[in-house]
Amino acid sequence: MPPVNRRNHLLAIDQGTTSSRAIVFDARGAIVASAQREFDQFYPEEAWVEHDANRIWTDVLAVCREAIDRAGLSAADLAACGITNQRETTVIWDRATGEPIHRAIVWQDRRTAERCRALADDSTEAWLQERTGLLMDPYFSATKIAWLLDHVDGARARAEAGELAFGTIDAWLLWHLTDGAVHATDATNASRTLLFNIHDQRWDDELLAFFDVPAALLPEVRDTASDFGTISKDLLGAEIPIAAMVGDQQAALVGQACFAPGMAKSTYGTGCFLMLNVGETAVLSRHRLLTTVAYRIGGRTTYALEGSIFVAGAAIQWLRDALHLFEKAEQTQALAASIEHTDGVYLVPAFTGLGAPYWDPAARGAILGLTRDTGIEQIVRAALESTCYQTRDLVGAIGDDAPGPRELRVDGGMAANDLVCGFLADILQTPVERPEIIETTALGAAYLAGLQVGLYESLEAVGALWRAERRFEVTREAAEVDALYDGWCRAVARVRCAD
Ligand SMILES: Nc1ncnc2c1ncn2[C@@H]1O[C@H](COP(=O)(O)OP(=O)(O)O)[C@@H](O)[C@H]1O
Ligand SMILES: O=P(O)(O)OC[C@H](O)CO
Repeated sequence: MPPVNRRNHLLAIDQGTTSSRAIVFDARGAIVASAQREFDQFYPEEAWVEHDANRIWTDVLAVCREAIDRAGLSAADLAACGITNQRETTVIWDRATGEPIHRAIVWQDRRTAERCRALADDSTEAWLQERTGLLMDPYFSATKIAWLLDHVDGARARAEAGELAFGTIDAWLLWHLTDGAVHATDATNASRTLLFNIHDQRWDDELLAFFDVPAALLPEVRDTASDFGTISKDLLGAEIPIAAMVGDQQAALVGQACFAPGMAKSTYGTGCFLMLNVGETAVLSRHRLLTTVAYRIGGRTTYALEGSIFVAGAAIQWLRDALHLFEKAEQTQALAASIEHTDGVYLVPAFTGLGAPYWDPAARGAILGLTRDTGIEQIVRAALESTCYQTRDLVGAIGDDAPGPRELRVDGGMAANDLVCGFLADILQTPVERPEIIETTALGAAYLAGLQVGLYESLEAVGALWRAERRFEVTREAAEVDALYDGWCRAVARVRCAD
């Protein structure tokens, strides 16, 4: 056997909403070792969500050390590091001390909903969509930044004087990993702020003025795969080049090797994020889906359309934790497979309203079509199927904006469920592929870092590494699944509040 080239390993930092992880990959994209830490969520008021940015930083450092240790490697063996992160979450810190001025405001936080309503009208929404690809919504960073500047004593004056720095989590980690030497972000993360013009790829002065955000706060925006500096020697024992930063859903698109227009991935965790590569021209949605930067490499930008479902795996958690129908999420597959169909039962998991393409925040969930024969199996199956029906809603909306996918690559915890993947293929009338490496987010960050330092020649070379663990073919006729989907549409109509 040829000797293992120790210098060919890659470190991926995957900083998510509930946990921070580090994974060491070999050059073929196989996992060598990993480490993970969960951290506290803070809910200071109804619909507010905060994170302790310092805790995120110390956890990230700890999991990097653990993962490298478990891999039996030292930092000197790592060719590069890639960072992927929960997007939109907003941190502002003091440039002199590196201390945050407040806890991070998380992407889920709705405290600026009123502010967004006050700023929004039809022409503003159209203007924002045209420049940023996004919608006026508290989800994105701009109104979170303004909130911090207006609610932390003296922050606005200090920001204008250049004393403070803003970053999404990627930039916050980069600052600390480089000992305060680099204040930068990448184009995917910048494209989630509402301050970034996705066409000319720069911070937009008119957007900054509109949201009242001083330019002095902002990081430099670099390519997704580029030189972001090096991890300071003091931290891990040797310098490691930081060669990629990328938002987590975009990282999954890369980890799933969706590099050609028309390729799509869907990540099924608590919620679901579907992303379609649309190529090098931004496509604006007619269904209020998001247009976002998929990646920027060598100065060339690839765009994506993105749609999200608020509740996917969360419906399974609800059946488990609130209704106590089973103990483990994995049991749902056997329960659902023990019957052929739900007998007309539909579960619409609109616990927090309906997202794309309905956009009905006041809608609430329902289980419809109950009879005396309905049991746990029908309800569980209906919950699993609801994720597939919602995906068809999204694919239908996306298909109206751009050519839809010929197959769908899936990942995330719920994609482990064969029944979900099979039903999804039938409902979409499109084959569904599940990859061998399910950690697509971290893998995408590692691939981009490897590309930047020359471990891979091109995206095509990365694409050649992608392998399906299983492909789910379409097994039912369109007419049969259309009838099922019609039933779903009627169920959704019953719970909707908005027209
Ligand atoms: N075999 C399964 N069948 C159905 N749902 C599952 C299965 N395994 C996990 N889940 C669901 O997937 C979610 C966890 O996926 P994960 O990707 O870890 O989510 P997140 O990153 O959002 O925390 C949970 O909501 C869980 O209920
Ligand atoms: O951390 P996750 O996986 O829940 O992803 C969060 C998204 O990036 C929010 O836009």
